Amino acid sequence: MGAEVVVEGLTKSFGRQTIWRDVTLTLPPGEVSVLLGPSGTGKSVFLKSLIGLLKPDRGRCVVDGVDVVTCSEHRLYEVRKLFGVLFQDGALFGSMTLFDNIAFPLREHTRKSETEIRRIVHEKLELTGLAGADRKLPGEISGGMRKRAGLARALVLDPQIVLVDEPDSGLDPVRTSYISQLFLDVNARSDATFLIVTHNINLARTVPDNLGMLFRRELVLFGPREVLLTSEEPVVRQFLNGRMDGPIGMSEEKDSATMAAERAKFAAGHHDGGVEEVVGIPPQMQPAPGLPPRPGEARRKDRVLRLLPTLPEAAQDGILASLTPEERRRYGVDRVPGSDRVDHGRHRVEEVS
Ligand SMILES: Nc1ncnc2c1ncn2[C@@H]1O[C@H](COP(=O)(O)OP(=O)(O)OP(=O)(O)O)[C@@H](O)[C@H]1O
Repeated sequence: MGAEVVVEGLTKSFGRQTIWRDVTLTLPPGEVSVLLGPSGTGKSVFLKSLIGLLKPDRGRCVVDGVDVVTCSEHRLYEVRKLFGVLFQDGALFGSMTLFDNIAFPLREHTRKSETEIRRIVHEKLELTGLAGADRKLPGEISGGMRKRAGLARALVLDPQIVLVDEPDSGLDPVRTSYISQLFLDVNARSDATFLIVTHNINLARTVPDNLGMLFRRELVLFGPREVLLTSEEPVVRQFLNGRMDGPIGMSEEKDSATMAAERAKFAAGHHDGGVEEVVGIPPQMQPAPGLPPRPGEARRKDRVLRLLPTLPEAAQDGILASLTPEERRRYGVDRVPGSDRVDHGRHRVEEVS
């Protein structure tokens, strides 16, 4: 099972610029989480803080029992081996073939023989659909292939935690779906904990178990996907719908006067950029046929059902609607008052699927 990451009261500034403060969240082991947020809200800084590449000013970030904020360099070096990181551009060495790029962490961090290294690299090339491309240089392949090569390299040490920074940047929507599928397939096979940072709404709605959002230097929300997807928070609605109408402006946020002036413009008929209202909870993507079910998904179901009474009503509806009749019996939710809400939720899920 992947490692748990517990973040408590994490705060990061550069000089006098606070990037985010008091961020508290837990990445449940083996589950897939997505962090959304407008450009510049510090999502990449957050990822770098989790692996100790940046030092937060305050708070804790406990990975497999070790606080990476305060631990020694030696401990940090060991903890980093638990992570596989897919950076935005794949971060491949331009002068090395894909084979050598993917072999790099094995040669750097293990004492494996070249025969063993060759076996592992070819396995990861196969997994990411790059079989036969091992002799190519990064400059000779497409952006999508570079991403997959970056993922192959991120997976080569069989990480317990996989961090992914904007997997969709530079990719068309179809390739973005393929790489999303790959994340879920890898998660099903490895049970690693995933955190994906993205702006891609399609990915955010269909891939993760948990969803969070950074805005105005704070974590607006983090929890089961159903909470954010049914949230009425203006910033969440605006972001999911890609509209200019709302608190997010050109340079992250607007003051109330600007917001009021813009609201009048949109009310008078000016196009706000949104096309249609994005509502409801679409079904979650599943591992490819033939792969085992995701253990993280099963654990999440137990976890979320325990949390159910503490969640907003709309999120409860969505969760209940996703259960089969057998699961409803098993979790005893037939006895939850307001069973009419269950039917309502089911109707909505079907509506958007
Ligand atoms: N090493 C650094 N030194 C100083 N400021 C930095 C450093 N790294 C990031 N920043 C600042 O932190 C802020 C957040 O940057 P970050 O790249 O994390 O945002 P992001 O949410 O990932 O944005 P995007 O979605 O556009 O990639 C920016 O204002 C950036 O200039």
